[in-house]
Amino acid sequence: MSQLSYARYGKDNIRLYKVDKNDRTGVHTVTEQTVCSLLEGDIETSYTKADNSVVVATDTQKQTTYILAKQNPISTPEHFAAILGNHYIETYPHIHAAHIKIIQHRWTRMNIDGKPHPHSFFRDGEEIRVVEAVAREGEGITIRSKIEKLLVLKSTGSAFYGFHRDEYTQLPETWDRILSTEVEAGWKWKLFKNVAEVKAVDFDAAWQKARDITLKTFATDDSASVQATMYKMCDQILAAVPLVEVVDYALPNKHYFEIDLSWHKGLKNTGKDATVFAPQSNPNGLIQCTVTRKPKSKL
Ligand SMILES: O=c1[nH]c(=O)c2[nH]c(=O)[nH]c2[nH]1
Repeated sequence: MSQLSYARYGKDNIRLYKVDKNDRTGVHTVTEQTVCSLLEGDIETSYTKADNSVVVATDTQKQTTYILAKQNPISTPEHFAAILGNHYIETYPHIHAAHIKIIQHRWTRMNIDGKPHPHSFFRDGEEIRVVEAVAREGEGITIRSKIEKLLVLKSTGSAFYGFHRDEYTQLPETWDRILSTEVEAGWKWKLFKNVAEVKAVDFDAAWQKARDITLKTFATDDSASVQATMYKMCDQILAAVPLVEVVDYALPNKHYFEIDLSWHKGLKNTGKDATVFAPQSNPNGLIQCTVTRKPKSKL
C-alpha cells in the first residue's frame, strides 16, 4: 500500500558551550554552538515495524555530542562537524550517513582599559557562522560553510538605473541610494575523503577571508546593483580559497524610502536633500546567486 521514501532522524538544538583554559596565562577561550545531528541508514523498520533495535536514540546523539566535544577541539565548527559525522558512520554499521549542522554564536573578547580581558566576552551582533556537513559511508565528507545574519548598510555608493522599463514599471532610476542587506553567504568545499583531510584545512582563515571580502566589497564597490556587487564577492572568494568549489549568496534588499516633507513649510527632503528616510520591513528584494569555477579550457 505504502512505502517509506525518506527517513532521517536525530537531535536538533543541542546547545553546547566549551571553555579552554590556559592555566599558565589564565586566559580563557569560549565557544558556544547549537548542533543538529540527523542520521540515515537501515532504519526503515523503526518506522514500518516499530523495531527500535535499529534506533540510535536521539538522546544518545546528544550525549555523543557532549562526549566528543570534551574529547576534541570544537572551536573550528567544520572540524567538529566532520568528527561528529564520521563517528556515527564508523561506530554503527547500519548508519550510512550523518548530517551535522553547527551554528556558532559570537562571543567576542571584551577590551577593558585598552586590554583584552582574560575571561569576559560580549555578543557583538546576531551574526552566526554555520556549517552543514554530511559524512557518507564509502563517499567522504561534504562541507558547506556559511555566514548568516550579518547586517550591513551603506549610506551612498550604490545606484540602480538602466533596468527594464514597461507599463508595469513605476520605480525611478537612482544614481545614489542607501544599500542595506543581511548577508547570507555560503561556500561549498571540495569533497574530503576522511577526517584527516578535513583537519588539514584552515577553515577559520577561509571564513575570515570570505567575511573580509564581503565587507570590503560591500563598502568599496561603486554598486550598480545588488546582483553585480554580489557576483564580485563570489568571484573573489573562489580566487582566495582554492579548495572551495561553489560560492552562493542570498541578499535581501532592505529598502529605505525617501519621505517628501515639502507639504510642511516647503521642507526639502528628497533627492540630494534627503536625510530622513523611512526604513521598510517588507516587502524586500531578494537577490540570490551561485557561482562556480569555469571548467579549465582543454587547449
Ligand atoms: O540592486 C537591485 N536589484 C534589483 O533587481 C532591484 N529591483 C528593484 O526594484 N530594486 C533593485 N535593486
